[in-house]
Amino acid sequence: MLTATGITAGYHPRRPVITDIDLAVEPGKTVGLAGPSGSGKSTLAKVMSLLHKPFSGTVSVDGTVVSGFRYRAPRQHRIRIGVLFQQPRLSVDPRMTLRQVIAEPSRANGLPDRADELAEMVALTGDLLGRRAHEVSDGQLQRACLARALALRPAYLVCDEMTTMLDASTTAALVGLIRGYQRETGAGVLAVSHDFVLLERWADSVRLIGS
Ligand SMILES: Nc1ncnc2c1ncn2[C@@H]1O[C@H](COP(=O)(O)OP(=O)(O)OP(=O)(O)O)[C@@H](O)[C@H]1O
Repeated sequence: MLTATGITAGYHPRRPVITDIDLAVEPGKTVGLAGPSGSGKSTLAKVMSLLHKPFSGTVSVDGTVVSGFRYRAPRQHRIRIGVLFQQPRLSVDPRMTLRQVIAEPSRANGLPDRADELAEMVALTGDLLGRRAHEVSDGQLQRACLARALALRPAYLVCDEMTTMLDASTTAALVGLIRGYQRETGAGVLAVSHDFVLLERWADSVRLIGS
């Protein structure tokens, strides 16, 4: 289970954007996180991805409270959580080919290259793998980012508004791919979106914050 307990977080200690929030993501389940713009959904998602340090509260991964955030997050916890962001172009070096994007986590962790297998999993065909990020569509790049997020077989996947830039059919395809990964591995998913209709269809339960 990926658990947030009593999380108060934000960007200025005197003005937290979320206060005393509890949230748990069970293995195999999808929890939707909804709320108006500015309510702190992304902030909570970043805390639960260990990318942002809360002012107070704890995050636990499979029963162990994590001891640090960002570069202080222990590797064994960090690699259990895959993250997919809203704007793939901001999270990818445009000079990299999609193959390099997908291979990066394995390379950085000294593991065998699974780029072909991962590309197949997200339905990116051969010729696209050789193209650079600036030569593919947002949807194709987001598929590569999904493959990158799944490269180390995370037990949890945090998707922060991952479909905002995409059309309905690409959104449905990505959700289908994530469901397939969940069926195969029993991963838990935290899906952040301001699109309540999408979350009702996608998630097993939806948590509303800030309204
Ligand atoms: N890096 C940052 N530095 C300072 N303030 C920030 C930062 N990131 C977000 N904020 C502020 O924190 C508040 C919550 O932002 P957050 O992105 O978590 O909300 P959200 O619910 O995800 O919003 P949206 O649906 O618009 O993405 C907002 O007022 C935002 O302006």
